[in-house]
Amino acid sequence: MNTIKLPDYRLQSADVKQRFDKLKQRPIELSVEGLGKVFRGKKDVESLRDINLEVHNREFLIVLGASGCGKSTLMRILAGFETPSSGVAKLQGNEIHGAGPDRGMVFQSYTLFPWLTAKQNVMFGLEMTVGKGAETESEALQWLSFVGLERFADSYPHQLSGGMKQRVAIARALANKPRILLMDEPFGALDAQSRAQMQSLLLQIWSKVDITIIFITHDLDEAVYLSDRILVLEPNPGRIAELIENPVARPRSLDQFLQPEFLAVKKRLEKLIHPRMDEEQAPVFKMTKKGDEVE
Ligand SMILES: Nc1ncnc2c1ncn2[C@@H]1O[C@H](COP(=O)(O)OP(=O)(O)OP(=O)(O)O)[C@@H](O)[C@H]1O
Repeated sequence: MNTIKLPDYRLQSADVKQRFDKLKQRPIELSVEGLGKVFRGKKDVESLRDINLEVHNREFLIVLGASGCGKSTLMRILAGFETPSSGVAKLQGNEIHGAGPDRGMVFQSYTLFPWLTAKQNVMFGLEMTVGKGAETESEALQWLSFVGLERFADSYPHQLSGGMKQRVAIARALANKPRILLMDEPFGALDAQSRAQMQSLLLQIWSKVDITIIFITHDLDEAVYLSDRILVLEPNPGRIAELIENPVARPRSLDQFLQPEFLAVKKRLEKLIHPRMDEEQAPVFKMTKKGDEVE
């Protein structure tokens, strides 16, 4: 069988190298130093070990890894919902202690208040930081129009599709003008078409707002399509396996999915996340009868 020879994902053209040199010269928005997390219990679980990372201003960082490698634990520490067992996480040089308006969050499960309209959901956060009033309402409407949902301002979450709910969640998170958007599998529950639309919309939003994004996904195409860099974690305990500088050019488009650079990064991710099971170790249960025409 003929297979296409892909370029080495580590070989950077002068353009790509320049792009990442520039990225790394930008101010550091978030830093993680020697971060570890052990959940104490009957049996201790070491969820993260010695994570070191610097995320730069306006970077789009994807976090990827097999189930249980500590992606959500890392995100919860950055959000301030968990405290690390060792090491430190800093936002603009200040140690993270608890949640704060400098971090916006969007999760996979729709977290809108079902008894509030789309507009009221966006206003909710604003009322806590800015206060109630006509200004708050007009600002909420601006954010809804920014994500293309002005017409649905008075709709309740149950009247919106999954993609629309996530657009409201993004508008609500951005309305508080955070420094960082933390997204934990935000499109994981969407059908393939809505997911693709949301990915493109997120890239458009990111190009217009001064925001750094940290985004967890299991989807390799999504990782390559969205990222500047991809942090790959490995499990037991959760450690950094590799930090990949994505060579695929920006602006991104769906045509790039079949480009050699795109496929090369995807192939590398596949290798890191699903190491080929040694055939001898692979469990084989024969469920067919003798004479069945199966391979
Ligand atoms: N509150 C907790 N108490 C005990 N163990 C926990 C807790 N939260 C997470 N863990 C354990 O820490 C490890 C990492 O979990 P985490 O949810 O961060 O992984 P993940 O990479 O996000 O997984 P998935 O992709 O399945 O969501 C797992 O072994 C998990 O069981």
